[in-house]
Amino acid sequence: MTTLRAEDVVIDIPGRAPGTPLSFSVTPGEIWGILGPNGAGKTTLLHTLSGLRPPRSGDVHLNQRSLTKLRRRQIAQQLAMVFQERNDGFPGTVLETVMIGRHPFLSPWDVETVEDLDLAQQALHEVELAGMEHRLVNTLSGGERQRLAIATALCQTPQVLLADEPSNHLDLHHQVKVMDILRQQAANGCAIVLCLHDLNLAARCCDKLLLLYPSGEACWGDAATMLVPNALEKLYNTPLIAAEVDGQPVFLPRDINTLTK
Ligand SMILES: Nc1ncnc2c1ncn2[C@@H]1O[C@H](COP(=O)(O)OP(=O)(O)OP(=O)(O)O)[C@@H](O)[C@H]1O
Repeated sequence: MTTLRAEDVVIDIPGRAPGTPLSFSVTPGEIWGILGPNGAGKTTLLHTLSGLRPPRSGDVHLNQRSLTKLRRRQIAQQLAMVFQERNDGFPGTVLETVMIGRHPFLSPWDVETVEDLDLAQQALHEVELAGMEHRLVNTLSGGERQRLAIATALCQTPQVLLADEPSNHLDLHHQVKVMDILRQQAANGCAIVLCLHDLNLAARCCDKLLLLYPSGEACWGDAATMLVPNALEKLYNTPLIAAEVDGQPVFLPRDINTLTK
């Protein structure tokens, strides 16, 4: 079981004041959501938490060890990342791509074992891509490509899973499916951090939320205490309608209603 800990982290966005230093722990079984408008720094924060980008100041720890003291391979044996953008310049097949999740566990000249293949097929099955193993990645639809990225992260059997807008390109069925998969991962002890634009998914899926403002200010805490309409309206600079459906908070932008009248 691995805990991801940010200690006084200031993300490095050129030209921006430091804002609020971020100190929090994502413990096994927790799902954190990062909310904020375009350009607030959500992706930069996620990349900083994964060690792909150094913080301006502060430190990130996996359990008790600073990411700066770990080799990339050691990090990848514990932490998986689903990127917002992906580069398929030299596209492989679906199976070759999902198998990338096993690379941190293989030596350079090792070939994948039957167990690796089983993990890959299980991950493809979970995201409903079974049967597409031999398709070239550049023939997939946007939603299929997104599900393959999630399957690749699952195939990595991560203790910590970071995902940048995991519901991107997904239809409603697959949004629910992916959120169920993430909840199941959390139930199995994974520590999860998601960047999300969908407040309603955040309300249903996340235990903790971090609100990141373009100024660099931030606040975080239990999801129920962070989903306050006033705070969210300030965050997105947009008036909201808040309601409760089936005991869950639901948010809609108020301006859409104004336009239809
Ligand atoms: N290398 C860079 N040089 C200058 N500015 C950068 C650089 N990288 C990122 N930025 C800026 O940092 C800010 C934060 O970017 P980031 O991608 O983290 O935002 P985000 O909250 O994920 O946005 P979105 O919701 O649009 O995905 C943006 O204004 C971006 O233009």
